[in-house]
Amino acid sequence: MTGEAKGRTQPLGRLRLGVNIDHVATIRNARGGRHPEPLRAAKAAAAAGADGITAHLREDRRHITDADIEALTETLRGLDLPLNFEMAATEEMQAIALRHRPHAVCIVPERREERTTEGGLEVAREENRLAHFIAPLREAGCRVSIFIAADERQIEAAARIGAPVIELHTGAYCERDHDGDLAGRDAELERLRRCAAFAHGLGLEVHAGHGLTYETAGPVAAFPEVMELNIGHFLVGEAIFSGLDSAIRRMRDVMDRARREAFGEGAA
Ligand SMILES: CC(=O)[C@@H](O)[C@H](O)COP(=O)(O)O
Ligand SMILES: NCC(=O)COP(=O)(O)O
Repeated sequence: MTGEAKGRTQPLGRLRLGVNIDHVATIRNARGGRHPEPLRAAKAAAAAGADGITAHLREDRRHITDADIEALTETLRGLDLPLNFEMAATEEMQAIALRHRPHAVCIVPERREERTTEGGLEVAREENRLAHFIAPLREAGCRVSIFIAADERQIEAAARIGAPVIELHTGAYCERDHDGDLAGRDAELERLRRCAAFAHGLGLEVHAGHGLTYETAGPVAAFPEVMELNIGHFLVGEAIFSGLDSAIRRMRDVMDRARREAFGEGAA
């Protein structure tokens, strides 16, 4: 489907790649040592062309730790590389974010028993609390995004609480691709496409992420409204075989090729 078919002839701008380094920390923590170091991965990602670094400080610190956030905050500013700090909507995380004042914060749901981020934030269920929660983060100059499922009701709620950005959870789309459920995959992709356009129509900046691979990132990159993809687990896995630099550069090429095919040579 070309940009014309979506009602837009051109994408909104250059599509950014945020590299999530959570699972570099997963490998490090497996032995309780200091190798591999997430900060080193962030620097390598920057050298490979990443537009930003994403790190999720979970309440249980299963991967990224407070010390990682400390080191990333200090170093990335010097590299002029934005840090997208993913966090749950808790007082503890709000205090940490206000202390570090990262370029961006992304509010994500968390359950200690989950293996990975399973769903999107239920914004519609707690609008008043979340509106008050994000206000000081925005006043501190952080770009606030809300990690939500592709659901118009959640998108409208995110706009109502004053979030300027949403990040669409691409996990359901990616899982169906992984499972070979191509009809289900295509239905989830259409849902994502519809929600990206809907969110843009409400004035929200649109990001997407979770589970994206070389195969699944391209169709999402072709959505004209999407401005940023956050990708981590797959890139860290691929780095085992081809190296982190190569994996990031290949993902960047996948994204740029998808944009060129959708919108013409000048679109990447
Ligand atoms: C919010 C999101 O989709 C990712 O940042 C994800 O949280 C990666 O970390 P986990 O694999 O621990 O969920
Ligand atoms: N918010 C999504 C993200 O940061 C990366 O998710 P994943 O690629 O590690 O699944």
